[in-house]
Amino acid sequence: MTTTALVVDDEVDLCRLMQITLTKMGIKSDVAYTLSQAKSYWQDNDYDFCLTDLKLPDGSGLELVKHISASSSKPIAVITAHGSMDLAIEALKLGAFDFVNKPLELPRLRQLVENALKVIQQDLTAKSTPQRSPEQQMLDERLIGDSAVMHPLKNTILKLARSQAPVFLSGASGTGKEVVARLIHDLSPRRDGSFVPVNCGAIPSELMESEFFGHKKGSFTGAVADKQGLFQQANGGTLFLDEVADLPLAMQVKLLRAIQEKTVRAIGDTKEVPVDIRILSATHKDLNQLVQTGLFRQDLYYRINVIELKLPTLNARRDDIPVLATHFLALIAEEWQLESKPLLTAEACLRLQQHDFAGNVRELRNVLERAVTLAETSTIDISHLGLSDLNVHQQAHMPQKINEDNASDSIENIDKDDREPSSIKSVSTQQAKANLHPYRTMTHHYAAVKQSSISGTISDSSSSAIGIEQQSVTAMAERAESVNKNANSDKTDSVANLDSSIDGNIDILNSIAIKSSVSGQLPAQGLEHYLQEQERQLIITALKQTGWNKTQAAELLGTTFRSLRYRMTKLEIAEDQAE
Ligand SMILES: Nc1ncnc2c1ncn2[C@@H]1O[C@H](COP(=O)(O)OP(=O)(O)OP(=O)(O)O)[C@@H](O)[C@H]1O
Repeated sequence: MTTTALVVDDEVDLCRLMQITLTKMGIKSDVAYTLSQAKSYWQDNDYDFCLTDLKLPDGSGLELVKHISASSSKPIAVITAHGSMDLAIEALKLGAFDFVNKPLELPRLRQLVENALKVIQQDLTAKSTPQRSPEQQMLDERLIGDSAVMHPLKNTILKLARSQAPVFLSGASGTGKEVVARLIHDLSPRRDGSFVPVNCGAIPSELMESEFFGHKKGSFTGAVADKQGLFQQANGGTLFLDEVADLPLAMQVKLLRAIQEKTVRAIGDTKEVPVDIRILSATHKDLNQLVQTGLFRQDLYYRINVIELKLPTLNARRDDIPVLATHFLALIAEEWQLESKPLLTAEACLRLQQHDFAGNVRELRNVLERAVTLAETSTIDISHLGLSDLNVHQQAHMPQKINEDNASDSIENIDKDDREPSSIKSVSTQQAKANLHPYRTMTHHYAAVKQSSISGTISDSSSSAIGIEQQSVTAMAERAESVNKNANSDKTDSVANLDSSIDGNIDILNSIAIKSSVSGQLPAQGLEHYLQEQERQLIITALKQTGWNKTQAAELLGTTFRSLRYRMTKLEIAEDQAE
């Protein structure tokens, strides 16, 4: 079946050029020169998509965007005069799926049309699929939740995936902003390109420009080879600017320019390179407030926040907790290679629904990981959750009814004895530690490994794997031990001791770096390489300490999960390095 398009512009030559381009791509097209003509052609014909100028003799192309988006889901793209970014943004907000600037650049036009063709193809597949479309299936499998707030959210995600508009994902930490960003990419016409997530808060400011835009060999000390930046890595795909609020102001200017011009210039390069990327961004901070206080540029905010998608907290969708819990328990069973899937008792499920999840879905997963670790069998009861007693206020907000499917699911395979206690008990740390069971087969127990001394681990992971001079390692171990001793005399909590010993080690590493430079012993491969090796070593140490649990390791290192994951990728620390 031939694809058909409506081209709307009052410039005859431009229409001709567009028609030739479309014909070469196998698309039949009609031309309308005015807004009223366009409306009437669209009414009388079944076009697959529309390409319209914004400035028409009898009105604005924005009106056509509104008209078409109100009655159909067919893609409509707009042509804007160079520099009229405000109108392009307005069109995207009204439902245009993309825009192209005048003077028309044919490669860009072809790219836009190709994206439109992918959206059309996706719609055809959806129509020919009797039940749920593949897109809907992917969404339901990866974004768990069926509560009232999730339905409109999922519909919006499906719509946004078709568009090329920049989307800003807001919402508290752990609500699933990255999950949604990945979905928008994987459901979009860009899905064959790369999804490149970048934690803006995790990149040292002096390396930011090189990370984003790349560098040429020799452009600065340490630039030993040409390096491609994140923008180029995301070319043809999606760049996800996570924790975008943490971008330093100087970098915000450079980023804005790259986003607007759709070109980047690597450090040390003389030429600009065009890039075709879609920008998604997220932060748990109040970006609007940061704009008010001058910490975030208004123009960049306006550019990345064309469409805002706010993710609900887990407390706002407690009905989803049973299904999320079932999902995570299945994941844990698979990842930890458990013999049988852990199941929640009905009481435990209810207790989870009453908990105040400040950390949202991520916290739920953590609670379940801990519970599976503590459980003696595959049955997870309230006592394994380690949640504190409910106060009167929380009890008053108990859900009336939990999802019955999940409740019955959760109580299968449970002995009578297991169901008996319905009173809510809190698990003290001591009790939790004593309650260890080898149910969790593939990983070390967190509470147990946390107590081991960091200095020993540093010694055994260092010289062979990391290649640090033995002298430094020994010095580090000795200093770490003394830091530990000092810390032990002040504090009794083992976690606090470990945290401080890690801080201590970071200090030690810094002081070693400073010392060696003061005494003239500079690292052979340069400071950057040296510091990266130290960073790598500390991360591996923390990961070992926690049985390669990234969330716990991030906690130990006093950083965020996201930042740790970013650093692991950057330093090429693979999961399979776990022994
Ligand atoms: N609806 C969901 N369905 C399945 N898993 C989810 C959902 N929401 C969040 N998760 C899981 O919760 C964890 C946190 O999600 P994610 O990293 O996307 O949150 P975030 O909002 O980006 O957090 P932060 O602001 O801290 O970066 C991940 O393990 C993710 O897979």
